[in-house]
Amino acid sequence: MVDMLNQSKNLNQKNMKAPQGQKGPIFYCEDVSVQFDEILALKNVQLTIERGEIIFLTGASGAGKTTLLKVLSGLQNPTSGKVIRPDFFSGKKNLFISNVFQDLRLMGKYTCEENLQFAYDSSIYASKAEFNQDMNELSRILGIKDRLHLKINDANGGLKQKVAIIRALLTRPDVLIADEPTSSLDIDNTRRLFDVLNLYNVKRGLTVVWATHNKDLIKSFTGRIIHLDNGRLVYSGNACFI
Ligand SMILES: Nc1ncnc2c1ncn2[C@@H]1O[C@H](COP(=O)(O)OP(=O)(O)OP(=O)(O)O)[C@@H](O)[C@H]1O
Repeated sequence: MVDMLNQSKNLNQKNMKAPQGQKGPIFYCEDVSVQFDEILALKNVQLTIERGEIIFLTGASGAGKTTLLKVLSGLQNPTSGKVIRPDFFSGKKNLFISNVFQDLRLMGKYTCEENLQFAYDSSIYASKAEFNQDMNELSRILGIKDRLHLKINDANGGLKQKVAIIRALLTRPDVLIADEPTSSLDIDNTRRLFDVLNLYNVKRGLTVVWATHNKDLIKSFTGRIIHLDNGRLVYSGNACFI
């Protein structure tokens, strides 16, 4: 995993591809609107996301980022329009989406390691040893191995965010949907985390949709940015044009 991480750091996002045989759209949003009482949180959003893409979702506070992430995850129904996830209907394999929302949904009375262990699924891993290897490797790469014994209630915001992301990756999802997952991390830690997501993108074809306000991260990103303004999707394209 470490060698792959080093390789992935040097990869240009434009050249990243999902593994062969795993291409094609993973989400279509057709004219999606979401209304909360008098607030129109999303307005006629048209969007296609391809399998294996890494996308940053940007926009001011209240622009509709969380609402769009929830719509993609199936946690929020559109008021009008529809979201199509072709893999749900392929009959071959269900699409597995893992979410990291701002509240992180960790269990405070349990340690960081215990929270990670809850991600173990014997139908995904050949053995518990293989799961533990992944858990230890991710914890080491993200610099939290010596703090795994801490209770979540005693952990700082950065540690909690790392645990939440590692837990999401340990479920080996097809798609990671993350809402401001690095708001408590400095730029070095944020880049390290981004390197790990690149690794999973290259290694497992992970699709990532990541809402962020982090301008430093966006500056060095050459993949696709989706920008929302007041519920409207106003830009979808290369970061350098925004
Ligand atoms: N459950 C809800 N009930 C009522 N209004 C809501 C609800 N969820 C979101 N909104 C409103 O919809 C709009 C978009 O909210 P959303 O949380 O999607 O924005 P955001 O871009 O994620 O903001 P932030 O960056 O602050 O998290 C806001 O005006 C918000 O107040």
